Amino acid sequence: MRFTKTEIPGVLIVDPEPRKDERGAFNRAYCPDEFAAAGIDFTSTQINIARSTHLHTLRGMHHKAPGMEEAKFVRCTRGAIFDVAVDLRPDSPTYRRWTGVLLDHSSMRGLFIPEGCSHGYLTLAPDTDVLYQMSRPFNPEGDRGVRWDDPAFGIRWPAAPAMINRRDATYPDFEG
Ligand SMILES: Cc1cn([C@H]2C[C@H](O)[C@@H](COP(=O)(O)OP(=O)(O)O[C@H]3O[C@@H](C)C(=O)[C@@H](O)[C@H]3O)O2)c(=O)[nH]c1=O
Repeated sequence: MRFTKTEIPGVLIVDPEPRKDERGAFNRAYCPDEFAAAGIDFTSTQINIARSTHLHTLRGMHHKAPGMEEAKFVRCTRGAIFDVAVDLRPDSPTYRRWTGVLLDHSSMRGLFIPEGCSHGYLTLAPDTDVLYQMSRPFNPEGDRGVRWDDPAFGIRWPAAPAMINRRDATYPDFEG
């Protein structure tokens, strides 16, 4: 696995290193030893798969309440997404800045998002599957969110959402 830094400290692009032969290719989807060797403190617990039916479905931006933060490792296993992390760590040099990465099933590229960042994505194809590993089991009590179009962040999405749920569309303006 190859780890590449983004402009947000701790948000990393993770590319597979395929071993190709006449049958196709073999890739590691996740390896705790390689994560540890790259200096990433991440142990996977729950693994989720979200299926989005419609083109330009937006999910996010989601994070957890202070003290309940979680890290996640995201991959698109069918279709394509524009995957976004917003830095909500007040002591970070990139506080309130965002980064966006194209993830699709053919590249098998992943994005690692550390604790303290908000995460969301826009699907770029119908019938898109997103598989992500979490550092903590599901606990909805800590759920928090910021709005995809909040001017505090100015995220440049490749398209406006055609499908978004009420919760995600109505988070109040960020105050931080
Ligand atoms: C996230 C999650 C949801 N659920 C349930 C709750 C609800 O009934 C249904 C759908 O949940 P949500 O609407 O929160 O799903 P979704 O909007 O897809 O939530 C996800 O969005 C992306 C952007 C993330 O970063 C994830 O961490 C997660 O917050 O699934 C679980 O049972 N376990 C889980 O781990």
